Amino acid sequence: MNVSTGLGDRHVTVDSGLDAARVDFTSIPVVDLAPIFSDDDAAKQKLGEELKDICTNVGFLYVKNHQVPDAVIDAVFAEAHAFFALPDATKMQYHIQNSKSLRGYGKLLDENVDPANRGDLHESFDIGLEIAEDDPDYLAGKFYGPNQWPDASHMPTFRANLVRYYTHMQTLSKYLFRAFSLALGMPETYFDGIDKGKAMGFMRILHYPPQEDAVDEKQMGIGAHTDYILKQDDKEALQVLNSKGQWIHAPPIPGTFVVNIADLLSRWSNDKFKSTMHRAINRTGVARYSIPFFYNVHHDTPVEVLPACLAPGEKPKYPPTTAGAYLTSRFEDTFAVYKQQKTEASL
Ligand SMILES: O=C(O)CCC(=O)C(=O)O
Ligand SMILES: [Fe+2]
Repeated sequence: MNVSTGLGDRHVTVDSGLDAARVDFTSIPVVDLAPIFSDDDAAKQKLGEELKDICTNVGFLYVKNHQVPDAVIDAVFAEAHAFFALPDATKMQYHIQNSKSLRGYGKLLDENVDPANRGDLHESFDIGLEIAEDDPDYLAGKFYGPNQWPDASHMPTFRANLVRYYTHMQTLSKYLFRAFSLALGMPETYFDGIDKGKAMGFMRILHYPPQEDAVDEKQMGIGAHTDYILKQDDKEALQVLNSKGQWIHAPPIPGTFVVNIADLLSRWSNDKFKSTMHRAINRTGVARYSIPFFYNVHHDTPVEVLPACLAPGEKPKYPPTTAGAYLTSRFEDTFAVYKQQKTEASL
């Protein structure tokens, strides 16, 4: 099949419909992040080498010893259960249609990450950095904005719990980027401060209703795409495409996050680091929840291939872009609501 991503069309061979190969899932490696939080330079270098190997060959990993307390994660899952159980009319008060930067509630099928599909079978609620209505970057149409928050009368702790998780993810991302810098042969702090305190990153809570009988290849929890740091609940649904074109299960492993290299690192590294295709299909018979976090940098950050990633004489595969231009093009492809808003704004 042909799969479109922000990196262009790719042809992938997928043999058996929606099934993922039952290969040993340890083929998606688990990495111990402890060294990057320590002062042990030798252990950090070793971690960088391990990551280099994984990023080059797999592009997908689990991380453990990430320093995010279980209580922070559990609180967000509890909020997700409560929020998605609200009446549809209440959730629709916070619909992404009300936001210029996709903050808020997305109902089933609002999103379609794989253009070959017919809409994704999940509900979502998205937040980003809290940016004021009169912020010049927001007024200039950059991917910033105020969040929409459910009324405290029905969701009293939602905001505080999501913001706390978001803050932990920003910190974890900073340390992950330190490890990725070492893996790319750059100084450890190369990416420090790249978001200039105004990161476009966002987090979501997702609810996948069970998808059993009427499962077809054009409709699933989330279609094939690339992008993060993901916390799954205990229900298996995530699948990852390996280099042989086989879908491999990525089951939940307690105490870990799933990390995908994502497209910007792939571009920075001239594709030496792989942004790996994945999808989710909930066939467990019960609801599944997950919490993706998409680290991002400042809207205006230039994104061009890092010199350290080019061999002598090697040409960059991608023209320079900015993080903002890249992100908004991805969202226009994925969210009909966003594309419509952008089209109306340019008329
Ligand atoms: O819920 C999952 O397991 C995958 C979510 C995902 O890939 C995404 O939100 O980009
Ligand atoms: Fe994803």
